[in-house]
Amino acid sequence: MSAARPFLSCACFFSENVFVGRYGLHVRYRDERQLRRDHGRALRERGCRSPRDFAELLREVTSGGGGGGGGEGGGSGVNCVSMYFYHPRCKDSFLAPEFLEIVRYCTSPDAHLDGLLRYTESYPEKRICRLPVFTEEFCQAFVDELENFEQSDMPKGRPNSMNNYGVLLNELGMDETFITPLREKYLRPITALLYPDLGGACLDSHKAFVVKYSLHEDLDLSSHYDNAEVTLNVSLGKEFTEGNLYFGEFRQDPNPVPRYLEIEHVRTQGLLHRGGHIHGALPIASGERWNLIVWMRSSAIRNQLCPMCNKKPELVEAEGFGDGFTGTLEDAAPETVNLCSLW
Ligand SMILES: O=C(O)CCC(=O)C(=O)O
Ligand SMILES: [Fe+2]
Repeated sequence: MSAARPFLSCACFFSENVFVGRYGLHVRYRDERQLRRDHGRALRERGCRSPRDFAELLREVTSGGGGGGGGEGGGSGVNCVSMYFYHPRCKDSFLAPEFLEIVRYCTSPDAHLDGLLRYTESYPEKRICRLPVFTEEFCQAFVDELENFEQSDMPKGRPNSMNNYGVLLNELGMDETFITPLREKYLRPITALLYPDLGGACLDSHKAFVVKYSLHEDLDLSSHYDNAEVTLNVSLGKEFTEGNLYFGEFRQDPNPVPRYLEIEHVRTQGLLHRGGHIHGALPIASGERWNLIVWMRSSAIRNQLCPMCNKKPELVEAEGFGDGFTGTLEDAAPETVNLCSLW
């Protein structure tokens, strides 16, 4: 990330797509009247009936931290997983050899989509792709480290507005050492072929976190779309049963064909999908499920239209990568991008 080109957020973060955990519902909030008018019925059906229920709801909605964003914290330093990235002998060793083979193919001069799809398991009608990403040893080391962090008394933010348990990786200082190189050097050649229409060749920022599900914590995740152009979701283990990921329709599809698809998580493997694809996670039945989620953003795409409010972004200052917008605060500069997609 260059200091000369700070990343920004869209003001809609505070008013659009605010997730109300207790009723499992995303709402838009301008003022109380609009909230009652637009969501009164859905809220009543979910049990928000008394004036006290409504007052508590209002408190939740106006307390900030809405949207798909979630708070971004500061870095807190040293971690052993970084050893994997710094140590000259360990270069690339955290990545599955099959993943490196795919990256090699995608960076070759004649690479094309069909060639890439031959290396991966894909669901072409949904434009979802499964691929091996990490080694077993790395997944184990990563989860161990996250557990150490979880048990420490270091300050922690929630991974996003929907998941209550997990870790924001920038809080561990892992953006620079781990996720940025992973996105720029390894993932971008792949996403350039898979999602050219979504800025797959110019994913220039991200929000990365690990989500955790267990029987006494979050069991599942409601249906939603991500604040991302492209999402990578890698299963890190540990041991669990059930907890499949499911997909419905694509948010921006003008003629949506509601075809439900359920996909199993396999430790060390990742799923690449469009951020705007509506999805959720089914409850686990036993064990603990940890997944690395990387919401990858293309400023060239989102500067034109904020994916959360579907309007030209109203830019506001932000920390770190913000929500991946760039430009001046008065105006989000439009950029051009190759909009042709082959699947
Ligand atoms: O738990 C999962 O596999 C999905 C998580 C997810 O969709 C998200 O955090 O955006
Ligand atoms: Fe998601």
